[in-house]
Formats: sequence, C-alpha cells, structure tokens
Amino acid sequence: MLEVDCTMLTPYEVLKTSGHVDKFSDWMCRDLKTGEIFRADHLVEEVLEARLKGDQEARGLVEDANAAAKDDAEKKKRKKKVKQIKAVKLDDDVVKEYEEILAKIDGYSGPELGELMEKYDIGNPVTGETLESPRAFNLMFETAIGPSGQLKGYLRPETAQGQFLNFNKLLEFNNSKTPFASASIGKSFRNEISPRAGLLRVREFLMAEIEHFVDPLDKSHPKFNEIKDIKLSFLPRDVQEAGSTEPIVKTVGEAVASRMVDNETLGYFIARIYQFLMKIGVDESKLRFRQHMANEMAHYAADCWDGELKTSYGWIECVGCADRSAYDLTVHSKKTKEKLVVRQKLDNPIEVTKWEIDLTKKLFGPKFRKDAPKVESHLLNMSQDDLASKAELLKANGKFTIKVDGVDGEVELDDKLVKIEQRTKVEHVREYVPSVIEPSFGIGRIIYSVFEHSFWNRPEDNARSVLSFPPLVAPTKVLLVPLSNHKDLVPVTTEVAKILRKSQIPFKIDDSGVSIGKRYARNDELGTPFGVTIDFESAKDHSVTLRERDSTKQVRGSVEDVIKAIRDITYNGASWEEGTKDLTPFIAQAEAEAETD
Ligand SMILES: Nc1ncnc2c1ncn2[C@@H]1O[C@H](COP(=O)(O)OP(=O)(O)OP(=O)(O)O)[C@@H](O)[C@H]1O
Repeated sequence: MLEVDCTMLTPYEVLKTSGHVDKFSDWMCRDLKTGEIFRADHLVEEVLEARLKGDQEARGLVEDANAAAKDDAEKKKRKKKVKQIKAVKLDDDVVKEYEEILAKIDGYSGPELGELMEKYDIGNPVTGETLESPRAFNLMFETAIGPSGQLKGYLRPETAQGQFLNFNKLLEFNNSKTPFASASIGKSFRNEISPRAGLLRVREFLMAEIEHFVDPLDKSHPKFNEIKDIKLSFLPRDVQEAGSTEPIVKTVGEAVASRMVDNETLGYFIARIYQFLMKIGVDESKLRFRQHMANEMAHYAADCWDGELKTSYGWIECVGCADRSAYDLTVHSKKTKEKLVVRQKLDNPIEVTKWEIDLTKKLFGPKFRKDAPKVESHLLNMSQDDLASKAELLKANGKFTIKVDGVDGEVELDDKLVKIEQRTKVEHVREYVPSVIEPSFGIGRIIYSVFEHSFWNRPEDNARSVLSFPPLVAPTKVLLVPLSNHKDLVPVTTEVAKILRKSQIPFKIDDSGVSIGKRYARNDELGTPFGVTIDFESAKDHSVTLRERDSTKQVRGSVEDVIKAIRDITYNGASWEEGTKDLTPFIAQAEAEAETD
C-alpha cells in the first residue's frame, strides 16, 4: 500500500468531473420566520424519535420521557432541538409507521423527506412553524485559486480524488499490475448544514482513506481465507427496507457466499476494519455494519457498508467501505483524455468484437470549422453502448445528432462523415479500468467512540473512573511512582526512568506527595495501563512492582523483566497472564490499603 499526500485545494474541473459539484449535497429546509436552517433527514428523525418517546410515557412505559433521556448529552441535544417531549399516546398504526420510517431514515430523497414532513406535520421542532420544502445544499467550500480570482476551486471533501489523479504513477510503482492500493491521511472539509455533537460532525476533519484497485472481473482477495471465519453484525439493505434494525450475525465468508456482501475484496476490507477497531479498543457489542440503501448511496458507489459505532448519540457512521466500481477513473479519463487503465498481457490471445468509428477527417474542417477538434474528440471517446445506438440510427436514417461540450446546439453527422462498424480482432493484451474498493475512516468519530467505549466506573467506588485504553493506544504506557519522597528512592527512580526512555516506552513520573492510591486513581482516569512502583526493596535489589490498571493486579520482578513484560503486552500482543508469567504475584499491604483509600 503506497501512502500519498495530495493537495487539499482542488481545482473546480476535478470535482466537477468526479460529480461532487453536481451531487455532493444534503437536504436542508429553512424556517422563513426565524431564518433557522435544519438538515431535513435529521429533523424528521429527531421529531419522530421524540414523538415515540412521548408515546412511551403516555403508555406508562417510562415515567418521564424528558427525564429518561439516556444521559446528559442526549438531554442537551433534546433541549436545543426538540423543546419538550409531550406525553401523547399515538395510534398503534402510527407507532409502526414511525418505526419503519426511522429504520430507513438514511434512504430518503429530498422530495420524499418533504412528503414525510407534510404528511406527519413536521415543522420547526421548537415553534412548530411550517418549513420550506427541502432543498439540495452542496457541502463543498468554494474558493478562488490565484490572484485573478478566475480559477475556481474547492477544499477537498474527501482525500480520494487526489489518489485517483495519481493513478498512473501509482500503477507504475506497482509494476503495472493490480491489485494494489494507495492510502492517504489528511484533512477534508464539508460545509455541514448543522455541525453538532462535538467531534462527530465537524466542518474540518481528519480522514484516512484507502483506495484498493482491483480487476473488475476478479474481485477475489488472496488473503480472504485468513478473515472469512470472523463473525460480524450485518444490517443489510432488505432488513432496513422491511422497517427493522435487527442485525444478522454471520461470518464474512457466509456474507460473501450468499452475495449479501458483493465480493471478497469488499468482505476482506470489512473484516479488516473490524480487526482494526477491535485493536484500538472499540466495544464489539457496539459495532455493526450497515449496508447503504439505494437512495443513500453516494453517486459513485456500487455497494457500500458503513461501520457504525453505538455511542450516547446513537449509532454513528465511523468508517465507510464502498465499492466505487470504475466510476472515478472512467470519468477522469474521459475528461482528461488520459488513459487510466491496466494492460494485462494475455497468455492466450482472445478474439474481441467491438464497435469502431472511422472519421472522414478531410470533411470535418470545412463543415465544423473551429469546433472540428471538439466534435472529433467527442466521437472518438464514445462508449460502446453509444456507438451501438448511433450505428443503428445511421443505418435507419443515414444520420444522427450529438451534443458536444462547448459547442452550441446539436451537431449532425451523416454517413459521409462517419462510419460505425462492429469489427472482430485478436487481442494479445487486455485493457481494463480497475474497480476501486475504498475503506474510509473518520478519525475524530473513531477516537470519540473509543473514549466512550473505554470509560467506566469502578463498581466499588462510583467516583473512581477508568479509561480502559488498550496499552497500544494509550498515550502514556507507564506511570512511574516512587512510594514516597524519601531520598533513598531517587537514584533507582532515575535509573528506571532512564531504562524506560532507552526502551522507547512512553512514561510519566508521578512523585507528588499524595497517597499512592490517589496517584494510581488519577492515572487510571487518564488511561495509563501500567504502574511501576518503586519502594525501599527496589533501592536494595532493583525489583519493582508492576500494576495493571483495569484489574489492579500486581506482580513483582526485576526492572528488566518488568519492562520486558510491558513491551510484550503493549507491542507484541501478549495478554497480562502471558506477559507476566515469569513475575511473582504481589500484594503489598500498604498499597492494598491505599488502593481502597
Ligand atoms: N462532518 C464530519 N465530521 C467528522 N467526520 C466526518 C464528517 N463527515 C464524514 N466524516 C467521516 O468520514 C467518513 C467517510 O465519509 P463519508 O462520505 O462516507 O461520510 P458520510 O456518509 O457523508 O457521513 P454522514 O452521513 O454522517 O454525513 C465517515 O465514516 C465519517 O467517519
């Protein structure tokens, strides 16, 4: 996988060609009285959810739906968005309809959202005022490049386009063969209609995207066997369309065999996304893969699954995994006239029948004058389907018309100017535009979810919180704590610090005067996985105690053995038991008391 770093500032032509200028939008509706703007799908979702909560209260299923908000974040969100939930009982049929709409809320088009707003009387959730019908709002930030202000540009809404523009270079680096992948980590910008919920929806965010280029006729993956038995929670399109949010648990192998997930490569990356999220501390029970519905799919996607994480804000899309087919390379190639293809030498030459067009060039100049090159280039870039249909018209009427970019009106061509024929040739090389499988990670959303999933309170003392970051992702791996400020402990503390520094293990010394229990507790809250304690024995024999954050278990051994255990657990995937098997279990009376202090 080749990492590339492309520009954020993107010329208009690139994003016009990729379809973003015309199609990268969300639906917004305006309150003409207050000037407030709402994102239509979020508005419908919030209002219907609030009505369902009110219904639950009226049925006596919750005591007070306003007070029953899951947590502070939800309360705050509700206060701002839906003033008060009213305890109103709904008809059973209406409850069912609302639930079905919510299950497929991501799949509605703008006009459909408008119909829902009208049908269910959804207006400004605070004042009840009727809103304007949903309008498409392009999410890209526009800018002018250069001093003349003539060259229009945008801040990139995704990192992908830069990778597609570099396709030929990437292909060359990969010996002109697929499969291969490129990756990019960088900022993307979207002019979100209503940014909210902290890091979850922001206008500038860090993205990490992989573009994996693969033969469209062979989307198998050489390492599929390694991941095929991983079991995942899938929420496929048909389940959502039936109004349900009940996931189906299957292995990736089964999901691909049944064609629920379109192909091996897409399945492979879904599984690798899962492995990555597990490694960094996501709670498995709060992860599902939801398939996009037909309407929801981006303009370029052939199939798409979102890795969604459950947080206090509900299920949040954190990683998208799309099969973008050959869309991007095809449109860029058509626009730039630069071939973006893989050439595969065939062991057995094949016969290929194709439509071909011949131009009687000497007639083009006199007939089309300055437009002749544009017309010629349009004709030479016509797809096989286009050629077939024009050949039919030529046969039937002796002429056909086309619309050419940059030429006014329609252009008419007759059988003196062009000849279109199907010809069979023997080919020794197969040329194809690769398909692209794209896992796209939103780093802010993932980090936020890891924080939520890692946070808990000790049952014995609710005030003591812990962030259970896996050692690999914890910013500080070790808290180095001398038992007291006694001068005898200083040299050995300095020495252990030196060894940790040399071993490149990030650590922090806490030699403050507070009790050791308090020092452990505040570092548990920062997510530091290990405590290395230095006591008077350490000064004599260089032994230290190693404490594990979540279980508070302690073991003892030489400085070297303890550091080896930390290294094995943090970087080599060993469990606590495996990593500390050569160390001695340890219960220090003073410390045990301090722990409960
Ligand atoms: N405004 C944003 N703020 C933070 N992260 C974002 C934002 N928009 C997208 N992302 C992240 O980038 C990833 C890939 O972008 P993608 O285009 O698939 O998102 P999207 O479907 O437009 O997201 P949403 O439907 O939530 O607007 C998402 O999975 C998400 O993690």
